[in-house]
Formats: sequence, structure tokens, C-alpha cells
Amino acid sequence: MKIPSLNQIRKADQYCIDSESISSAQLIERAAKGCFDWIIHNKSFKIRKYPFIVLVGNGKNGGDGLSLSYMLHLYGAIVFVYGINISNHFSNEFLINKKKILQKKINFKMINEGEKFPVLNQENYLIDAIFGTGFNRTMNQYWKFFFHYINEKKFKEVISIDIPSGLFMEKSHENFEGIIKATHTLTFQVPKLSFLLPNYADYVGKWHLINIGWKDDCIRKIQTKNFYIDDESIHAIYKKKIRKKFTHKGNYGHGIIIGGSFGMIGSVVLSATASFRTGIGKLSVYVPSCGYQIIQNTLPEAIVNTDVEKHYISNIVLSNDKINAIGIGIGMGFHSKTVYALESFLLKIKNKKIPMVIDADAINILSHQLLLELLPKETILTPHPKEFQRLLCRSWKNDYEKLHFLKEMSKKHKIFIVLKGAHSVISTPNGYLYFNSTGNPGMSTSGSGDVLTGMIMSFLSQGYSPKESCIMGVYLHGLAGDIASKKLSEEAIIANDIIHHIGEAYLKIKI
Ligand SMILES: NC(=O)C1=CN([C@@H]2O[C@H](COP(=O)(O)OP(=O)(O)OC[C@H]3O[C@@H](n4cnc5c(N)ncnc54)[C@H](O)[C@@H]3O)[C@@H](O)[C@H]2O)[C@@H](O)CC1
Ligand SMILES: Nc1ncnc2c1ncn2[C@@H]1O[C@H](COP(=O)(O)OP(=O)(O)O)[C@@H](O)[C@H]1O
Ligand SMILES: [K+]
Repeated sequence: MKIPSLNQIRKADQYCIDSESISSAQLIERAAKGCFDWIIHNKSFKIRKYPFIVLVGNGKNGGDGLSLSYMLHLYGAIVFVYGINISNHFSNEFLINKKKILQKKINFKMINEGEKFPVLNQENYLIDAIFGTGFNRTMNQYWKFFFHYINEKKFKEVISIDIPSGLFMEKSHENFEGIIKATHTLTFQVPKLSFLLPNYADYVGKWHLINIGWKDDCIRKIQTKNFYIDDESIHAIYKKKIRKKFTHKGNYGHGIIIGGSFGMIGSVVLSATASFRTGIGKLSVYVPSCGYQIIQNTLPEAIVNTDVEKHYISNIVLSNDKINAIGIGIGMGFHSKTVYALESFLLKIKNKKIPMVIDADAINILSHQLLLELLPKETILTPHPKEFQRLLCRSWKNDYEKLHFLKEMSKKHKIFIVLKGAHSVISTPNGYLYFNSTGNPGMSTSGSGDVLTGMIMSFLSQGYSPKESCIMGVYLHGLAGDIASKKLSEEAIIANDIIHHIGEAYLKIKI
């Protein structure tokens, strides 16, 4: 799914209005109806028990809020509407809908700058329709205090319409004063970039897409470099790879996982098992010799090659078989001979065009030894934020700067980077960003990154392109984690549970 810019959203709304010959107010009514339907179909809302306080700004977002108030009133809810008069300039959509609610004698009061704040009952639902995507500058102190006053209250739920008021949709904030803290954000048609960044998670709450009827031809015309990975993107990739009847294991590639050190062989077991569960044809592992027995016992399907050293890797030798993909770095440690072995290995394979994913300790070695230059084109790195910071040799001021650095590094070294976390983001050598939509905080557990590396390597080995492997990898990994956590709870899942649910995740994406 595309993540358009503000201008593109405005153009798409206008296209909708022009192509359907409707007015802007009618589109607003459709948007409000989407929010209304979401609320009435959400069983946790007790609509006739608790009243709604609706805060409406002067712009079109206020128009949404007023139209929604009208619908809630007709449905039988008690509604109190407050006009938050920040700019003194009223949009048509505001005026049209204000007239409608006054005709129905719905409670309405205007709040002007300098006035005493109204007393608001916390045993109510709050709907925030003060600012939408048109918020473009910081507010004065009076209104910041007002937003703070709202945030201090413990309303039953705080539902922001389109975007929490005061939040920029695609640029950073100097500080977090003057943003409404929503528990739910009902956003129109497409996700907004700021929803996918950790800095703003406490303000956005859970967000939900409300369809307002953008047409396919309009969506097709939007040119963006930011994407949200949804079921549709996955189906488009997966359907090209559905298995044919007469295929054999040779069709699904031979990959190798290189890693492990004394005490860390388990990480290789996780990665290798995940590789098999993701569908690789044949898998080798390369570990220090202390890992031999462990891997043979826990994963008899794998071919085990060992280093001459017992506790660490000192020299990486690939077997004579043709290797289709490499996953390297998990649990590998930092022994000086391992560092040297990694460097020589990268030099050796530089021109061999074997797709490769690099994770964990190998990423840290790359950072310390400044080895990024050695990476073959289209190599995949899978750092978590701390590892990415080490790679950069600097930190970032905010999430937008982090994304900027991410894109710059991918472009400079022509590599893919999977920056892990909630909404893991994949950055490509040509400056595109793909945000993952699956996964949950239960996956913040040791070894879940090792599982992801094994999965991405498996996709590479099966002939998916590096970009497709990253997309399929993060999505399926997150989906397996979601299925596991629904059965077991977020607290209880461990990396092995993610592996055990890859199968169910596959069944879910099958068309
Ligand atoms: N017909 C349409 O165009 C549709 C619009 N929609 C709604 O319209 C919203 C966008 O509407 P608008 O562009 O009117 O934007 P807003 O409703 O966010 O209002 C912005 C207004 O506030 C002013 N403003 C911005 N920052 C300010 C500040 N710090 N202090 C004082 N005033 C400030 C702006 O100058 C502008 O007049 C969307 O978020 C969405 O909710 C949706 O209903 C879909 C259809
Ligand atoms: N809060 C979260 N929401 C979604 N996914 C998460 C969350 N926390 C962690 N993950 C996922 O779990 C994995 C953790 O990887 P990593 O930090 O490398 O763990 P480890 O080093 O223990 O293997 C990543 O794929 C990440 O995206
Ligand atoms: K809002």
C-alpha cells in the first residue's frame, strides 16, 4: 500500500470529488460515516451509556467531527460539541455541518482563546477533530495548555479523526507539547508516515484505516517511495512462487548459515530451523566444531560443516556444492580470528554474486572494521536500532533523521537494510522504504532476530529477489509471531514459537 505525501492526499481527495461529481462536503460526510460505522460496530463502545465530547477545529477535520456528531446524535448518543476556535477562519465544510447540528439542537459551544477551559466529564468518550493533515505550524501557549488539559484527563477513549490533532504527518516535532494523545486514530484511506515511527506511538494509539473510496486509477497514479507492506503486496510476490507439481529440492536452493561460537550455537539452530520451515531445499551450516553434535542432534535435516577451531570461527570455507544464498553473523562473536575470517570471506566472495544476508555480530564487526565498502551489491543487512547506530557511527535526533540516514546508507553502498523493530523498515538501494505491518511486542525476545535472518536467507535461496526476500521475510516472521502470540500471549512466546507458526502463517497467505 502506498504512503502518499500531504500534497498527494489532497490531490487524491480532489480527484475523488471531481471524478464522482460530488462536493467536498459530501466526501467529508462519507469520511464521517466511515468513522461512525467503525464506532458503532466496535463492541467495546457503550454508545448509549457514555456521552461523546467532540472537539472540532475550524478546518475540514472539524467538518468531519461535526458530521460525525450529527450521525451519533441521530443514532441516539448524547453529544456535546465544542468548537475550538484557534484560527478564526472557518472552512465551508465546518460552516455547513455546524448549521446541520444547530438545526438538530445538538449541544454546541465555541471556545475562544483566553477563555476559561470548559469542565469536561472524564466518564465520556472524547472525539478529537481539531486539526487534521492541515496542521502546519506550532500553536500558541494558550492552546498548548488546552491540549495538555485534554491529555491529562482520563476519558473512556480518545478517538482522533484522521490524525491526532497537533501531529505533523510527515515531519518531526521539536518537542511533544501540543499533540492530542489518542487511544484510537481513525485515519482516511492510507497510513500516515508518522504513525509508523516509534517517536509518535504514544500519540497515535491504535490506528485503523477508514476507506473513503479513492478509486484504483487514482491510487495507481500516485508516485511515492514509501510503502506499507499489506496482504496485497505479499500476494503479488507469493503468487509468482507457488510450487509446481514436478519440482524437487534442487528448485528451492541450497543455502548456508555461517555463525555460532561457544555458548551461542543455539542461535544457529534457530536460524537454520527457520530456514527449513520457510521452505529451503537444502541447508548447510558452518559452525565452530563445538557445534557439530548440537546441530546434528537438533536439526538432522542440515548438513554440518565445521571450522578447525572448537570455540569460534577462524576461517570460512564453503563446500564445493553450489551455494545459492548465505546467511552470516548470528552468534558469531568477536574473536580476532573471526574478525579476520569475516573480512577474508567478504573479499573472497565479492564477485561471486551469491545473495547474502548479514546479521548480529557480523554487523558489529562491519561497523568496527569499516568494512561496508566490501559488501557485494544488494547485500542485505538486518540491524536492530543499536546495531544501526554502530554502523552509522552516530546517533539521530529523531525518527525522521533516522530514516534519512537509513536511505543514505542504502543508496551509498547499494545495499538493502532491514531496520528491525515494530514496523520494521526495509530501505532499498534506490531510496524506497517498505514498512512492515505484522508483528507484536511479544517478539522482543532473544533469538527472534536469528529466526528472521534464517527466513530471509531461505527466501533468497528459493530465488526470491533480495527486495522480495526482505518483504516476505519481515511480513511472514511478524505474522507467525502474531499467530503465536494470539495462542500463547505476547509474554510467553519465545523465538521457537515463531518458528513453529511459520507454517500457519504460510497457510494464511495462500490465495
Ligand atoms: N473533502 C476533503 O478535502 C476531505 C478532507 N478530509 C479531512 O480534512 C482534513 C484536512 O482539512 P484541512 O486542510 O482543512 O486541515 P485541518 O482541518 O487540519 O485545518 C487546518 C486549518 O488550521 C489552520 N492551522 C494549521 N495549523 C495551525 C496552528 N498551529 N494554529 C492555528 N491554525 C492552524 C490552517 O491554516 C487551516 O486553516 C483531513 O485531515 C481530513 O480530516 C477528509 O474528510 C476527507 C475529505
Ligand atoms: N515491539 C515489536 N513489535 C514487532 N516486532 C518486534 C517488536 N520487537 C521486536 N520485534 C521483532 O523481533 C525481532 C528482534 O530481533 P533482534 O533485536 O535482532 O533480536 P535477537 O538479537 O534477540 O535475535 C525483529 O525482527 C523485530 O522486528
Ligand atoms: K484530528
